[in-house]
Amino acid sequence: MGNTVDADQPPIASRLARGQTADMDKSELRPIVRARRAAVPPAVRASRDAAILDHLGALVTARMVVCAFVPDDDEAGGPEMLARVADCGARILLPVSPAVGPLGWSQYAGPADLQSGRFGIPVPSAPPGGPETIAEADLVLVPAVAVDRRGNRLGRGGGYYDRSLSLARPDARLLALVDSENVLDAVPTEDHDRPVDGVITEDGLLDFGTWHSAE
Ligand SMILES: Nc1nc2c(c(=O)[nH]1)N(C=O)[C@@H](CNc1ccc(C(=O)N[C@@H](CCC(=O)O)C(=O)O)cc1)CN2
Ligand SMILES: Nc1ncnc2c1ncn2[C@@H]1O[C@H](COP(=O)(O)OP(=O)(O)OP(=O)(O)O)[C@@H](O)[C@H]1O
Repeated sequence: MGNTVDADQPPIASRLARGQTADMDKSELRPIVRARRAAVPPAVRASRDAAILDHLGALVTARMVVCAFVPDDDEAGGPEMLARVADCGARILLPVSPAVGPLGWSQYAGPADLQSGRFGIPVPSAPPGGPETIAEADLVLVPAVAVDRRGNRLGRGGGYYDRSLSLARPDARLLALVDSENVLDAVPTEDHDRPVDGVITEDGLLDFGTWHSAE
């Protein structure tokens, strides 16, 4: 029941602190982790984002097609993320959310070309390619609220990436971006979740060893 307090369960915040998060509902965990990120002072956030972008920049090459996203204030990576990936010379695809189902993808053509899309998320002006466009990607940067040490990810709750990542090539590298404090021991999973191959935090790349390039 929504408002019933279960005497056997410690409060959510202390379960989070103790890593007892595997059996929590995603909808229970999501707002707590998001509030924690929102409480980080802007200057600290900016320095974490700068470190994350340095680690990301070291991985991206001009030959890559990168599925990226436009981070908002709540999300690791920060406002310079697309510029950094573009500076590496990669071709960038951005997600376009339909009402339901997998994401469409449009090519990024610079900040001036972005317009407000569903949920107020910026999208390129060109009409998106279909969900299968994600198969062009060598690297998929996946937004996440939290990730666990097996690569399970907690997103914003639209189920968009869950439905989209199954269409990525098997040799595409899937990397989430989160602050290190949001790498948890466990996040709740469902059968349809495709784990990421690694996570970039301000401390560097945490690689789960699951990615195998086609070369
Ligand atoms: N920057 C960014 N772009 C992205 C995503 C993302 O997570 N980050 N997406 C990743 O999929 C897609 C958009 N997904 C979204 C999913 C849910 C909500 C949303 O408004 N959720 C409600 C809470 C829903 C719930 O808790 O049940 C909210 O935030 O109030 C917004 C966008 C595509 N683009
Ligand atoms: N492939 C799928 N097939 C059917 N239902 C799905 C699929 N993926 C997700 N869902 C459903 O969509 C809803 C949201 O999923 P979930 O909470 O995992 O989203 P999320 O991964 O946090 O969000 P996002 O991927 O948008 O960042 C859930 O009810 C989930 O069961």
